[in-house]
Amino acid sequence: MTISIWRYSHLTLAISSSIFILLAALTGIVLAFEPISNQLKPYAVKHADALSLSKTVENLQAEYDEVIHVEKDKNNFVIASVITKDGKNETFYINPFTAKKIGDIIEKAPFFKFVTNLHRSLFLKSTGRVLVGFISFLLFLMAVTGVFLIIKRQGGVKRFFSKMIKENFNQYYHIIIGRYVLIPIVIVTLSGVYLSLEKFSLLPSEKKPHDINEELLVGTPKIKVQDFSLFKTLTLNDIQRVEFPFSDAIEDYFVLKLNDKEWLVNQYNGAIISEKKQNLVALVSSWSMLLHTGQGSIMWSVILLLTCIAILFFMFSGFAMTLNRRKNSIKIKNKFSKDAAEYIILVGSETGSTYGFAKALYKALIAEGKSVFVSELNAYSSYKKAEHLVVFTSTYGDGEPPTNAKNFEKLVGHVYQNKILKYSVVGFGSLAYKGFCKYAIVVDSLLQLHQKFIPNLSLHKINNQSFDAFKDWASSWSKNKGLNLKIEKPVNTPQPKNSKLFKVVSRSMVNSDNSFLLELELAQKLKFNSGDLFKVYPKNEQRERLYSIGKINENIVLSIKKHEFGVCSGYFSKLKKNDMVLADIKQNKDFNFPVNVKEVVMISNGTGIAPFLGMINNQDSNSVKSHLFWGGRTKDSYQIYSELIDKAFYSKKLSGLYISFSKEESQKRYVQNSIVEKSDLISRVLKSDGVIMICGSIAMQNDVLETLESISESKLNRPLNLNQIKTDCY
Ligand SMILES: Cc1cc2nc3c(=O)[nH]c(=O)nc-3n(C[C@H](O)[C@H](O)[C@H](O)COP(=O)(O)O)c2cc1C
Repeated sequence: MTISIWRYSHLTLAISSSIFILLAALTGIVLAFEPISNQLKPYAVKHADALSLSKTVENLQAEYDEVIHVEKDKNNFVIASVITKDGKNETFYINPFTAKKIGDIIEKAPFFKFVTNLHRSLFLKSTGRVLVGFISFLLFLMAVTGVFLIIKRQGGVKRFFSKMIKENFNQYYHIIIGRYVLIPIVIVTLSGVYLSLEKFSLLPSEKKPHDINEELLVGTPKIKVQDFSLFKTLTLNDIQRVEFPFSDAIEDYFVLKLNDKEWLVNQYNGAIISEKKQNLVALVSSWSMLLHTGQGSIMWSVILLLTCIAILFFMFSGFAMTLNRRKNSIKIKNKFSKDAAEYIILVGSETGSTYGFAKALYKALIAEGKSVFVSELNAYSSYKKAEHLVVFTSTYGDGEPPTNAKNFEKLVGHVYQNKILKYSVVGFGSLAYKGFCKYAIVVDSLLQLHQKFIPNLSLHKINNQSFDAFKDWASSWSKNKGLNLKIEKPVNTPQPKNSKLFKVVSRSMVNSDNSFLLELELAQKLKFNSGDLFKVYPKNEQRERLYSIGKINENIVLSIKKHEFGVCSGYFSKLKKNDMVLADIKQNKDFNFPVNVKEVVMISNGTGIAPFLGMINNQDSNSVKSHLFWGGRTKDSYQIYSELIDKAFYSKKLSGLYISFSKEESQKRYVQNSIVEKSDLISRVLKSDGVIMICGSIAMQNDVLETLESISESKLNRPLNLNQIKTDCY
């Protein structure tokens, strides 16, 4: 069964019951405070549960003229109904050790009465109760469908609680919190349904009368009540309520309500004259009441309170995810039919973001006067005039297709194409998953085997919807087609609200690689770490530029490559000492220096070294062993970094430095060549739960990951554990 069936059921249930669930959760939050505030009242007497019934009765009989009943309320406070020495009939809380009154019975506050009515029946009496019971059941079904969604998403029951990858705040916490409040939600909903069914007498009731053993209704031997052996063995913990006999007649007896049964007890000798076990329905209903309301337990009331708050969060995050998905997946209105278009773009997308990229390509091609048709992979068909096919697809699970692509494999084998098409496949995925872009690899190989398709470009993989990586592909693809496409970023990024001023401390010369170092000072106090991102909005542009930060002596160090037409890099390359820059810092916790590890390997090429320049100069030299791999073009490329690296090396903050030059006559090697040479070091770090950080170009990242994978396979006999890899590549 696909993930979307569970998602649609989950969503349909949520939409159909949202208003009622909102009301139930809000009123539930208020009602959770009632048992909490009751429990905090000073009527609980320490160790009262351990007091014997005989002692309690003795104390009561000494204090009052007559005792009518004693009981424990839902908060476990002891209540006595008595005739006092001055002849008044009163009911109040007592201290069972002295039998003295300690307070008046708590009356339900009118506000709580109002909210309880709203929660139970929405002021609609019986109709409302049926409705609330039904909604409770829907919420239970939502919890069940949610469980299946998590299982599907996590890739199996066994991985239900395993670590999740944080791709999006709402999605991440919807699942994380969902896993924790699942059990309370199931309890609250099922108990709610049960209480509703009970109210409508829909449950079997078994009201059996007592079967009194007449032979035991005798007045001898006459024993004092406090000496009844039964009363001596029972404590207040065992008792819910004791009704005292009305008169001295032998037919009047004590009625003892225990937690699971009721006893009638001879008032003269303490013999049990009848026993009635509590039936299952009554037992379940008393538990349902306790579990649904939280009465008697502050801890459970707090859990119920948190559960109601979590339900509100689920509503918010669930709808936010749905809106986002819908926004992303707004289908493209094709100007051309499938048989009239020269370019066909087929999309495989689960949550819609890949459509954004398809739209960008569609718009750029239309602007160039091309005929284009966009559709989903499931709608693969024959295309009369098509010359070019582009497939954009995401991956889910272990190489599984997104929902709208699951029929493609079958269709591609059956549908006849009358012309040969040149194709290119772009995979959208995340390096955080084991099978990076695995479904795109499947599609690419299906097309390779097909007689009617010839490849244009090799498969291109894009991590975390990187627009820059997409632009790289689009530029190679359009060059290949002889086009000059202007690709716009799918979603506009808003202008920054919280821009801050940064002062230029120094800027290095631009080296032969067109790279330079920029050091900035903060004009105001701001907490940040190496690996966080420096966020700049170039003038007249909506799209932000992000640079990885190195933090050295509280200053920001950026390593920037000047591009020929780069607005931002051009601006930075002209900055002088004391110039001011307007920008912001974006936290990037996933790429901060790891804590609680013994060894860290940092791998970078080109300007990707910036965060590592900060990390090697900041971290405590004794606690973590750091090794730096860096790849550049020539020796000259290295000069701008050498001072900061030497400083770290000589102060023993850096344990190993491995540099490779790809364009130097004496050694033409890439960073991955040095990694292979140091495979013992890499395998040791992997084995000892160390962390490998990668920063630089996507191409370098892909090659490095392949190298690390083969080291892990050959030296440790296991696949590379991606939880040990942190990346920040562009
Ligand atoms: C539950 C889940 C599973 C994923 N599994 C993979 C995977 O196995 N391999 C991969 O490369 N990406 C995986 N991804 C990442 C998505 O493919 C990636 O975020 C993609 O850009 C989403 O595109 P879409 O919004 O068009 O579906 C997964 C994402 C999620 C939420």
